[in-house]
Amino acid sequence: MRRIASRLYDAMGKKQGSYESESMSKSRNDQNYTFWLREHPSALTSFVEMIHMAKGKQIIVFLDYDGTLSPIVSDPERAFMSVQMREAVRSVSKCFPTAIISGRSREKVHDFVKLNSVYYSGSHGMDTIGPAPKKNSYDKNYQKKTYDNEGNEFIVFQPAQDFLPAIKKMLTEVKERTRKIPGVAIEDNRFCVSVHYRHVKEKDYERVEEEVKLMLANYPDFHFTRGKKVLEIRPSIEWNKGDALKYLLETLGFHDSGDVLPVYIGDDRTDEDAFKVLRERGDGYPIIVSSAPKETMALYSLQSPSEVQTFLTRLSMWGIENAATTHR
Ligand SMILES: O=P(O)(O)OC[C@H]1O[C@H](O[C@H]2O[C@H](CO)[C@@H](O)[C@H](O)[C@H]2O)[C@H](O)[C@@H](O)[C@@H]1O
Repeated sequence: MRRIASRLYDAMGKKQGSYESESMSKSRNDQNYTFWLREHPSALTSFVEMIHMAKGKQIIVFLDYDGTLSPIVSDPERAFMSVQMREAVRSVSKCFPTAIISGRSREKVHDFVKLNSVYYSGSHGMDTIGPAPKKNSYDKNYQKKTYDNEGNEFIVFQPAQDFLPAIKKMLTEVKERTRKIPGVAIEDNRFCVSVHYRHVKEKDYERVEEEVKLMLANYPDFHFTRGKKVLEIRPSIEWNKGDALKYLLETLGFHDSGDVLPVYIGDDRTDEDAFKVLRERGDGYPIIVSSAPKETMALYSLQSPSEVQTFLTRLSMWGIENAATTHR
C-alpha cells in the first residue's frame, strides 16, 4: 500500500513536466501531500486513536531538536526555541520521561533547551546523559559518573571517545580546506563535525562535498551523512540515534518491557534510524515533521514545529488528566 501511494505521487510529479503554471504546481504538490498523508496521518488528527493505545503503558517521549523543536533558520547559532515550545516540553517532561536526541553537541542543545527535566543525547546519540545502564552490555570504559546540582548521580555514555583526537584534527583541516569557498560554516558538535553549505552558491556545492571526501580519504574510520544543507562528518561506529533511543529505554528500565510506548518526533534523515528502531520493535509512534511528502519509516506526521508544540501540549494535558483519574 505504502509503495503504491509513493509511486502514485511520483508519477503525478513527472506527468506534469516542466511547463506547468505556479498554480498547477501548487495543486500538484497539494495532491501529493494528500496522498502521502494517507500513509503518514497527522499525529494531531490521529491523537485520540494513538492515545487509546497508550492506556496502561508508560509513554516515553524522544525529541529531535533542529526542525522539530526549533524551526530551521539560516544561522545555526540562532536556532532558538520559543518560550511556548519550552513550556510544552517542560509540561510533557513532567508527565513522561523525555529525552532530546540531537546532532548538536550535548552542551549546545542543553543551552538552547535550558530544561533540567529532560535527558540529553548529543552528537547524533554519541554523547548521552541519563541513569546508569541496567545491563552490562554497554562498555564501562565509555561511561563516566556525573552529578547534577542536587547531587543526583548520572552516567555520561560516550561510545566514540577514542575518536576525539582525530575529530580535533579534522576540525582544523576541514576549516582550512573549505576556507576559500564563500559561505561554508563549520560547526563543532564534539563527536561530529557539521559542514554547513546553506550560504554557499549552488555552483559550489560540489566543491564542498569534494573537499570533505578528499579529507575523509585520510580518515578511513569516518564517513559523512547528509542533513538539511549540511554534511555531517562522524565516526564509523555502529551507533546512531536509534541506538541512543534503545540505550535510554534500557537505562530508564523499559528496554524489555511490553508496557512501554516510545514516541519519537524528528524531521531529518538521521531521525530515520530511530524511526526504524520503533518500527522494528512494533510498539511505538515514530512521527516525522514534514510539510512535504518524503520517504520515511515514520508512521505519523506533523507539519511543523508549531504542530509539534500543539501535540506535546495535548499529550501533557492527557498525561495530567490520566494521572488524576488513575490516582482517584
Ligand atoms: O539532530 P538535529 O537536532 O536535528 O540536528 C541536525 C543539525 O541541525 C542543525 O543544522 C540544521 O539547522 C540549522 C538551524 O536551523 C540550519 O541552519 C542548518 O542548515 C540545518 O542543517 C545543526 O546546526 C547541525 O549541527 C545539526 O547536525
